[in-house]
Amino acid sequence: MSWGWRFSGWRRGGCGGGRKQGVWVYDLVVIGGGTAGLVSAAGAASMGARTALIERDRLGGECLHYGCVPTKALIRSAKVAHTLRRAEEFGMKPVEAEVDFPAVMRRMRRVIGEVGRHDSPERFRALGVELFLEQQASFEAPDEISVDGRSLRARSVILATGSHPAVPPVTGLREAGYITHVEALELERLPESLIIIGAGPIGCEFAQIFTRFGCRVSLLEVLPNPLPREDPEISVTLRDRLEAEDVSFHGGRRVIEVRRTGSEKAVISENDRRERLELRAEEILLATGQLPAVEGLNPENAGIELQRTGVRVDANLRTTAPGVYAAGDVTGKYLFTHVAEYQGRLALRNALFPLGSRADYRVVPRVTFTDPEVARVGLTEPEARRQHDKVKVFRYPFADLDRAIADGEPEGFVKLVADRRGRILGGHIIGAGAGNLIQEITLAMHRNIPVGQLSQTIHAYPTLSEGVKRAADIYYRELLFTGRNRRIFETFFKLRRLLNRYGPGRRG
Ligand SMILES: Cc1cc2nc3c(=O)[nH]c(=O)nc-3n(C[C@H](O)[C@H](O)[C@H](O)COP(=O)(O)OP(=O)(O)OC[C@H]3O[C@@H](n4cnc5c(N)ncnc54)[C@H](O)[C@@H]3O)c2cc1C
Ligand SMILES: NC(=O)c1ccc[n+]([C@@H]2O[C@H](COP(=O)([O-])OP(=O)(O)OC[C@H]3O[C@@H](n4cnc5c(N)ncnc54)[C@H](O)[C@@H]3O)[C@@H](O)[C@H]2O)c1
Repeated sequence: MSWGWRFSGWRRGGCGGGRKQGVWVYDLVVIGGGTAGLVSAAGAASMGARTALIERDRLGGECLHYGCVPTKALIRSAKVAHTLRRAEEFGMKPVEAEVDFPAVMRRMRRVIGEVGRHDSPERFRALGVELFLEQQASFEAPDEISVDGRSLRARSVILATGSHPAVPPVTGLREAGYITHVEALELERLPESLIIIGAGPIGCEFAQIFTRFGCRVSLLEVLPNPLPREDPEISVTLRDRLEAEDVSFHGGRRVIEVRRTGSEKAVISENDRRERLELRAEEILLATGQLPAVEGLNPENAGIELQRTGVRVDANLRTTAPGVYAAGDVTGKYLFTHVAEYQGRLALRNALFPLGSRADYRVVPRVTFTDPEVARVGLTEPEARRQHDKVKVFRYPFADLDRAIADGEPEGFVKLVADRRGRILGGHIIGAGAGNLIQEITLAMHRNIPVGQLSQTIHAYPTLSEGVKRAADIYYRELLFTGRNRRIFETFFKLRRLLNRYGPGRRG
């Protein structure tokens, strides 16, 4: 059977009776081979801890197989199609961009294969991790995990089982049928029309991908604008852009019923005034959030408490069960790969060593890979105004940025939110390359670098990164060229002119 089984010669309890073949002792057992689980298992094994990793599917988890990687590959193909259609703008003869959907999906699978080399079983075995692949784990006790008829005893356990799509309780939805991002990434034929329910990151990214491939897309959201967790100005700008690309966006609409009508599916929604709208399409894509993946785990056997959005953890990522930690989407905190990685490292440190470290989520960047990209770190303007006095906001439009103009990408803006002393409270960018640009603001916030220092830093010309500097420059312009400082400067220059005219150093 498993490689790890043959090599783990440190059986403790001998061959037990019944279903179990023995009890095996580890320093750490990790459940789930996605980002959080792989990071913690690799770290533990590299330090010499006896480590087992149980994964019911394939290593790599959602990000590699059904999330970040395949969607970013599709986004790239969609962007190529979009750029080809703009050929004339850049001085080319018009091009007919016909999408070969099966070829696009083949490229996507190739990309998964290439990226997946980092997550190969061989690599983890070479590090010394004992793998239990295609095996479902479940708790018998906080320190005892059952897998494939065996009991693994562990000093510590890290639960990293991820999340799965939430299905809202809508009349007729199950009967009519729907797809989630998982099935969308397995489609062999492009649907002619699609209704996407939920305009969070999944809904928005897929809406643009499918529209650019030539599918007629309607996007329904219960809140007024797409990406409702972003700064409101950003959400409105994205809505306008999606609509300009022929995504039919319907905000402020709750889905109340779904039914089949011949070969199509009908989605009926209501707004606040209870006005109904019926939309029809070939397929429905559900993108209404994710819930923790805990099915079959028997968390109650270990005393692990669950909340609706995730496994309950404290600031040290300890669950309510002794010795059991949780990391990644299953905690329901911030459902991003980079947070899963951060939590995986932290859970590992706290699981193996004394003096636990606390998670710090004050500076967590997030990027939605629409075109233009949407990036955020820290507080939105309304959040900052609720929590601080005299909040200042500095904006710089891409339309005034030389590089964005040259690239033909003049849409969007950089927005910095700071307190009255210039401490950065939040950064928001919608525009080309926003995902890379946000990192400068992230570092500034992480290291408490005030907005004025971003302005004083030399940025290469002509780059999009100047957008961040230009927004920060406005801080100095306001500081130096308005109010009391402006009056002090005026007085200084007046005095100097007087001195020049009458004083000893008079010229001319
Ligand atoms: C369409 C989409 C696009 C996304 N794009 C981005 C993006 O661009 N950037 C970003 O930062 N984030 C993105 N995300 C979010 C990101 O994918 C997740 O936050 C990340 O994958 C979470 O990692 P994880 O390790 O917590 O969980 P997962 O990657 O889900 O791993 C959990 C693993 O546990 C296994 N498992 C579950 N239960 C058991 C069990 N009982 N026994 C054994 N194994 C079990 C599962 O099979 C799975 O492999 C996207 C998500 C989606 C859906
Ligand atoms: N680029 C990225 O980093 C990226 C990309 C995709 C997904 N993700 C992660 O995956 C997670 C899941 O993404 P998501 O977009 O499904 O979740 P989400 O929770 O961010 O968005 C779901 C949206 O659906 C809406 N909604 C919920 N029920 C509805 C209903 N009945 N009718 C209409 N609208 C409804 C919500 O108001 C919300 O805006 C996110 O938390 C995100 O962190 C990240």
